[in-house]
Amino acid sequence: MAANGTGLPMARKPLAKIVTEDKQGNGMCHDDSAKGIKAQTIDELHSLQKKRSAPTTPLEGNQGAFASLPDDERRRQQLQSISASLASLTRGAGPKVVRGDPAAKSSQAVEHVAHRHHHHVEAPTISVSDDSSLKFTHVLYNLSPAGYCLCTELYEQAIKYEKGSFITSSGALATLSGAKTGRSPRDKRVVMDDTTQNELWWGRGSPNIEMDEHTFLVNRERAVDYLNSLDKVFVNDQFLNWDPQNRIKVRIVSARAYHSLFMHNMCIRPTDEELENFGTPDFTIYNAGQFPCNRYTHYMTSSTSTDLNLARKEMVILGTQYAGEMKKGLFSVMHYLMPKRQILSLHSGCNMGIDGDVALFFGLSGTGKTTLSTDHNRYLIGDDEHCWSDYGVSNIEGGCYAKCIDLSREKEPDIWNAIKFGTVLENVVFDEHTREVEYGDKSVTENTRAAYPIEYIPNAKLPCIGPHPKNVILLACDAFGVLPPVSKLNLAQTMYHFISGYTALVAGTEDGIKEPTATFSACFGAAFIMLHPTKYAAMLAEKMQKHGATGWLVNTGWSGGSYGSGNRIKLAYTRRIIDAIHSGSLLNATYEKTDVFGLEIPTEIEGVPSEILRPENTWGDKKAYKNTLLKLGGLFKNNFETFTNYKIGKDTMLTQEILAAGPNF
Ligand SMILES: Nc1ncnc2c1ncn2[C@@H]1O[C@H](COP(=O)(O)OP(=O)(O)O)[C@@H](O)[C@H]1O
Ligand SMILES: C=C(OP(=O)(O)O)C(=O)O
Ligand SMILES: [Ca+2]
Ligand SMILES: [Mn+2]
Repeated sequence: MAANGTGLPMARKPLAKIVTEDKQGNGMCHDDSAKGIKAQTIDELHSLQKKRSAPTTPLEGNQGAFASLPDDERRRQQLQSISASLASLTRGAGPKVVRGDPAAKSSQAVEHVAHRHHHHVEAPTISVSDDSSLKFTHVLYNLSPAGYCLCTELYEQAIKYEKGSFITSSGALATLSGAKTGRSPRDKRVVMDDTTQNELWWGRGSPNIEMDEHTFLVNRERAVDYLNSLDKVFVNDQFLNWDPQNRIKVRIVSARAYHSLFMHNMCIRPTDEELENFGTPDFTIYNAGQFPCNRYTHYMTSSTSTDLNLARKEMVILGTQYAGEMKKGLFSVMHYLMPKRQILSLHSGCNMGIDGDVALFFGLSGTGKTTLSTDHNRYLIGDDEHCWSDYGVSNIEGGCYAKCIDLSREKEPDIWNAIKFGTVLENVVFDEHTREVEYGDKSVTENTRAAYPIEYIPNAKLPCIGPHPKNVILLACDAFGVLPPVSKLNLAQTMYHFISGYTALVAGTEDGIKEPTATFSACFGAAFIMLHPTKYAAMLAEKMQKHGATGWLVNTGWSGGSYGSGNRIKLAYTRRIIDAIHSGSLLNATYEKTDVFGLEIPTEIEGVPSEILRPENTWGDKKAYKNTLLKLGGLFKNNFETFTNYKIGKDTMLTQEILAAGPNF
């Protein structure tokens, strides 16, 4: 404290002004402070810390380029469109929508400006009978422009408001998805109306469990009311499908920064200009996942419901925060929309060699689509969802969603390195102090995941499109250990295995050794297909035939015995097998045929021990091998019975051939 030198209480007379001369270099009282801050209060000071930027505070009246009327009008329309999305259908009008975080002082300033200039969107002044229409809903809309990292603001939102959000040592955002750590296919509902009743696949084996329009609206209202009860929601306006002719505009309304960042990473990110001109979305998701559905509602069998309404172009999510529901919900929509345009939607990964040879990787969850399409020697087109049109392939998404249980830097370096700032890391366990992720830890779930923009993979092919596929690789993780590591398929076999969609997983690993369970999922994605499987199969057959693609069956599962006695085939070997497919060398190898499944297996592959190519060789107990093989063959036969009455494609020839292409014994 500066003394006044009088010894009297300082209040008595004004303090003498102390003059400090800044005599440089004389060692005396050098004042190097800056001029002095403009803030009057701590809050104001803090408000200065964060530089206001145009996109999050777009409503200011008269500054620079943003003042021009067309832009202004566009923004007003954007807010109007968001308000319309959030409208209760029964009460007619949408909420008053304001951009920005209600907790941030700057956004209150925006709100004031909005008031003065009537830039917020207000519900038409009908008589107000509910509290939610009296309040503002703050919208965090594609938070920052696409040019720079939106992640920062979403990180902050997550860390501030969402318990369980942390930054890991590599910079990823660790989150928890709550009670649900995987999809809930039994809780999927699809509105059955006059159109969908005839168009969609219903009944046994189908993933589409019916619901009526009224019940959908009940759930929609529940979700919308929940979202409107919050003081802020997140809105992502993004695209699906890199094929510009068949691009779909999607809007995701959600309550969690985690969900918004997830979809930011997973969908195609619009440029600033595309966002400004976004207009009305083609499809909207209402994600009220923190809030359950009402179990007294008709058709509900649990507190979780994911509801698709194709006529309304809407999806409602209640009672699950697993982010994969959003991406896979939209995938279902694509499985409806694309075939109408003669485009085949595929649950597959996709990559391309330097010579332009494209490979598709079909397979159920955990069979290796993401792992094997992410190949350091090839361009990544996408890891999970694609379209095959008359012009070639296109990725539906803008990001990847990798499993990361037991992830290793050595075996999967590209995925490892993609887990950095901006990546959403779901349900992983990390060291409290070092924040190093323990990828081997299954305490939360075995289905730990990383969602990152595709550009995080160094050799991503941008835009994510490519020519017609040369190889169609069907992946199966055969925990029975009887399918060969690789077999070459003829067209009928490819169709047979595509329609079967086999994999075998081992349930409940923590309870000790369990029998593998066979899973058959038509088109390697029955959970997402909307039409009868034979529709997709016929399209695949036609395209493969037309473009001369070769089919392959690759077992990424067990060798030397079933789960418990054998081991999972080394990823390094599977990669050599895939290399040989890509290079074309496997096409010209010497083949021999297997019993029961009648598969053509190569005798040699560079970098792979020859004895593992024939499963029989690797089993100590040959009798057990034969029994297991017959058992699996039987499971295939049983499963395929559902399809024996269906015609595939235009000629019955193919149907007959496909039926004959299964196991024979
Ligand atoms: N031989 C193998 N081939 C492919 N993946 C393997 C193999 N052995 C182990 N894995 C592991 O299996 C998992 C495959 O998962 P992923 O590629 O995410 O599947 P998908 O994308 O089909 O759901 C990864 O964790 C990978 O490390
Ligand atoms: C996200 C999913 O896909 P996959 O496991 O095939 O990557 C899922 O099935 O929930
Ligand atoms: Ca998938
Ligand atoms: Mn995957």
